[in-house]
Amino acid sequence: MSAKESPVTALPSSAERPPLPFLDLARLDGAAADRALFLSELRAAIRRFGAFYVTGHGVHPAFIDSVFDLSRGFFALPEQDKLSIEMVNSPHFRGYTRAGWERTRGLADWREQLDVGAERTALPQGPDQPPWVRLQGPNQWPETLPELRPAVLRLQDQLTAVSRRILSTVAVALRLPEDSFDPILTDQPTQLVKLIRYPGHDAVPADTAEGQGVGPHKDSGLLTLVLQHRQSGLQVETDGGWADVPPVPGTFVVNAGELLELATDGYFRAAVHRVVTPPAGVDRLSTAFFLGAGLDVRVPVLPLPDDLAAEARGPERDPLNPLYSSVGENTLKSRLRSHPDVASRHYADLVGASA
Ligand SMILES: O=C(O)CCC(=O)C(=O)O
Ligand SMILES: [Fe+2]
Repeated sequence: MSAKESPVTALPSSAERPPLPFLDLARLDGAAADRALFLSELRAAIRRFGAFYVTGHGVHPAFIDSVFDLSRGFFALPEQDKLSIEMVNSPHFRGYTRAGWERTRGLADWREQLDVGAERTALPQGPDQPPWVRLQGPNQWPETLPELRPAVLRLQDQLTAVSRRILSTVAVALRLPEDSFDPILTDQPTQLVKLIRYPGHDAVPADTAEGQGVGPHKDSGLLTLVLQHRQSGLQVETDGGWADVPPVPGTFVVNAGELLELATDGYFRAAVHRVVTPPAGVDRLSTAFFLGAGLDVRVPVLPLPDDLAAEARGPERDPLNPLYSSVGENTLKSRLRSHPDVASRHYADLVGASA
C-alpha cells in the first residue's frame, strides 16, 4: 500500500491558530503565580472544550517518530500477516481491525487499527463473574514485526505516566487533593494504545458514511492522549460547531473521557470528537492512548468545592449512550458497540449470536 503523506505542517500562524488552548506542563514547575494561572487555564479548557493541546509532556520526539515508523511498517505488512492477529480472535478486544469493520453510532469507520492493552493474564471467567472480566488478557502481536512489541509497551508506560500526571493536576485545578484519582485508577488501570491509519478518500468505498474516518463519539475512559502524525482530520465539537484540531509538532491532544464527566458530575463534559477522511492520495496516522480506571471500580462523584459543584450540570443523559459508573460496564459498552464481530463471537450471551 502506498504511504504518501503531506509535508509536516508548520506551527499554525496566529490567524489560523486552532481554538483549542495550548497548555505547557512545564509551567507546573515554574513560579507560584504562573502555576496558579496554569491551573485555572487548565480547568477552563476542559470545562469549555473537554480537550486541549499539551506540551512539556517529556516524551522524547525521536521516540514518538520511531513509533510512527513502526506503525507505518505494521500497516504496510501483507494483509495475511495483519489478519493473523485479527481482533475477532480475542475476547479481550486486542489485535488488528480492518478498515470498515469498526462502527461508531452504527456506521462503518474507515480506518484500520491495532489495539494493544495492558499485557496482563486473562481473569478467571464463570457464570458468577461479571462479563467485563473478559476484557483483561494478553495482546496479539505480529510475528513479522517483532520490534513493535517493546516499543508499544514502552509507549504505553510513558503515556500512562503522563496521563496520571495530568489527572493529578486536574485534581489540583479542582481544588482537590492531588491523589484524588488514585483510588479509582488502582494499580491496574485500564490502558489502551491504538495505532491507527486512515486511508485517503480515494480508497474508501462509495457506500461508506461520507468522510467518516471515525464517527462522532466520546471516549469511555478518564483521559485520552492523541498523538497525531502529519495529516489533519481530528475535529472537536464546540459551541461554534466542529473545530479542526490539526497536528502540531511536539504536542498531544488531550480529551476528557466519560469517566471524568461522571467523576465531576458533569462539571467537565467528555469531548465529542471525530476524524474526517483525508483527501484522495494521502492517508493519516495517529496513535491514541486511553487511560481508564480499574475495571472493578465504581466511579464516585468527587467532592467538588461548593462554587464548582454549583456549576456541575450532571452527566449528559443520552439514551443512545448511557454512562455507567461501573468502569467494567462502561468500558465493555463501548467495545461491544464498536466491534460487533468480537461481540457476536465472544459475547453472544450478552448481544445474541447474530453473525
Ligand atoms: O485518530 C484520532 O485522531 C482520534 C482517534 C479517536 O478519537 C479514537 O480512536 O477514539
Ligand atoms: Fe476518540
